Amino acid sequence: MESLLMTPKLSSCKSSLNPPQAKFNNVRVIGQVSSAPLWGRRSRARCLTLRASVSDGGLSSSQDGSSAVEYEKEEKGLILGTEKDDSGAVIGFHLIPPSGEVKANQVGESFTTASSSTEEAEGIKVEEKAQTRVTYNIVFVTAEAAPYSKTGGLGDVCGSLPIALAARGHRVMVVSPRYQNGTPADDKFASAVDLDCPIKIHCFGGVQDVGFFHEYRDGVDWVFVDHPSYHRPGNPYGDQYGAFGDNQFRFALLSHAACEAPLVLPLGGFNYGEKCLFLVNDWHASLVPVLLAAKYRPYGVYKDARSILVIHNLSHQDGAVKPCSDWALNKRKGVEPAVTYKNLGLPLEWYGALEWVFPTWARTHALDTGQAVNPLKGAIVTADRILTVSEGYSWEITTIEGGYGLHELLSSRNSVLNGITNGIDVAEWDPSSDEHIACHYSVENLNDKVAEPFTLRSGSTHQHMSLTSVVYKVQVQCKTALQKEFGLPIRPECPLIGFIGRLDYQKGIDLIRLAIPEIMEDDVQFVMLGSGDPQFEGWMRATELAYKDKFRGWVGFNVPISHRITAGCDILLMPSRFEPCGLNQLYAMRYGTVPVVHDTGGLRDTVKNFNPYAPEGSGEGTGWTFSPLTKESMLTALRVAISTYREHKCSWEGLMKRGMQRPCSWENAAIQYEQVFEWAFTDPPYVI
Ligand SMILES: Nc1ncnc2c1ncn2[C@@H]1O[C@H](COP(=O)(O)OP(=O)(O)O[C@H]2O[C@H](CO)[C@@H](O)[C@H](O)[C@H]2O)[C@@H](O)[C@H]1O
Repeated sequence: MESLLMTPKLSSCKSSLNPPQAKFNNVRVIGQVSSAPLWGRRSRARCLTLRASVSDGGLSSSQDGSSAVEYEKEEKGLILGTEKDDSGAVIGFHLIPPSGEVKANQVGESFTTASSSTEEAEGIKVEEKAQTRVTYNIVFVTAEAAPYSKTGGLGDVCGSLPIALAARGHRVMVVSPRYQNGTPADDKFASAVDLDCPIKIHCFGGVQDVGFFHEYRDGVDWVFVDHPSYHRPGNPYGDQYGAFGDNQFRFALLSHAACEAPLVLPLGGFNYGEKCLFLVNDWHASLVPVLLAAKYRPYGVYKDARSILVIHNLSHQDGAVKPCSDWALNKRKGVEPAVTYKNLGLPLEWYGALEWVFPTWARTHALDTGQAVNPLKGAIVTADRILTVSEGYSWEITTIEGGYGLHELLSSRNSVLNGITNGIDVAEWDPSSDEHIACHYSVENLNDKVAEPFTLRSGSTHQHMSLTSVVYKVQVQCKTALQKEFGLPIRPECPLIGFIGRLDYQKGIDLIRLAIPEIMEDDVQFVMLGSGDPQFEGWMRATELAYKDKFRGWVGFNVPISHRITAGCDILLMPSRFEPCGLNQLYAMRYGTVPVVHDTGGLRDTVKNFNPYAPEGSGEGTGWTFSPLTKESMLTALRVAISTYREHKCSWEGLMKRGMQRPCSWENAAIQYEQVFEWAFTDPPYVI
């Protein structure tokens, strides 16, 4: 394991294990800094969100749960934090962020507090909007960006967050490959024009000619790296025969090209220049911070640049289910034999930064030394800061269970590791205007319908509505249209459960398979959309035959159908084994579809468990979270959800409404990203 931590220069390089010094110059400590972590990462009650303005150093905070940290700005601009317990008593003072102990940029539910004005509901204070902010030249580097390319959540995020940041005044470029697979999907790149600015990249024992295409849309420079290796049938990572054998080459090329783009591309007449901020996403882009440190900075280039590694899914770099040095398994995860290091276009002395040694038990045979190169590991040791897509996941990856062998390394960088919960594209995912769904509705429609007569069951703490009322009407057209499309009996009153996602280990598909016979005993319908592991695809087809009137499985990747399932179902099931953030539960809540999810990672951070005993019988929460990850526990949660749907209509409507009103725009997240950008530039580059 020691070798994981070895990297050249690290001993001599300046570490940012402490918070940004400039911020601390303005901070006066009053009282004693609490030695215990102020935010128990396991406890949502102690989770807190901190937002800070760049311009004046002012901090504003909001709290979630019983523990609070308050910030006061004194006349001289000094800032201090006090922590209070449930009763409001002060139990400690501390700095934000306290050295190495506390996440200064926590993402909790504090942004989600419902309020009357739209702006407040979005968690953005008017005063904050009025402030002048520092803007940055931002370069996203990613293997996919919707709508141009998408196989999952990475594409969604890199298609939306750049637009949100551009809207906040930043200059934003997204660099991703120009995939051409010979299908109509190629047309998505049709508006991108050839910049006629070819470059030569030295790697893999030769010189590669690479071109750039460009489209300026929604305030963002979408830059597509063009090379023959991106032109082939299949998705960005593979085809029906598995992962492409040259993925290491294809994404090394992307990283090299992305480093050149700000220097050579005259976008809008001016290049981005050296003082830019690279946001590198997952392993595919992970060579970027290493290249900045090893290839550029020794020659005085990019001395003022910074890089932030954004981890969407740590398991994609490793053997995931079965960590082992089986190269066929690891190809699509970026981990390749050590001998390939020489191909990457990096100085030999930087080998240690990428060096990865599989533990003995994970090696395939006695002579296997387990030596490999792992770009994601390289980014973890060289990036200026590290972000994950939810706060819960930022803790999970520092544990042995969630770290996939990188937990010690990630823990060693804990002081620069933060989590920011993803937002969603609220224009694309809007039930009041979604072009893919049968009828349009919104929370306002629901309010109108609430005006209809409803009955209260005497002696009950819950309000119960007549069966002819709200719930069956809302979404009912979407629901019956979905039943029709999938060939299910059209039964508006029957609970309809949905699943959307990759059919693999992460998504807990094996648990659904295990539980289906018992789920099908109930009077429910179940629809699934997904592709991935062929054994699960086959299982979906077989299950459809076994439960003709109750179960439908759509094998494939189909965005319009994913919208229709999201709108038409009553319940969305997500038994993910781990989930860095998860987007489908966010889409579901926005569409009034109630999520039932495993209590993990971003699912835990975003779905609030239903509490029917909330004050005044009003109920609270937006869905159900279950734990542990067992069939029994999942079935229990599902059954409670189903019976609530059937018997407690008013509670159900409350769940729908709270989910639909939950703030989820990217602007919320963008504000928190800006805080991390500020911290990244406050310290010198991590590896000079
Ligand atoms: N068969 C199908 N047809 C149509 N659409 C389909 C589909 N299968 C999946 N999708 C869509 O792909 C996206 C999947 O996003 P997720 O966040 O659930 O998972 P993913 O694991 O890919 O992303 C990783 O990155 C994201 C982004 O950071 C994290 O939220 C997540 O936890 C992490 O695992 C959603 O937009 C979903 O609707």
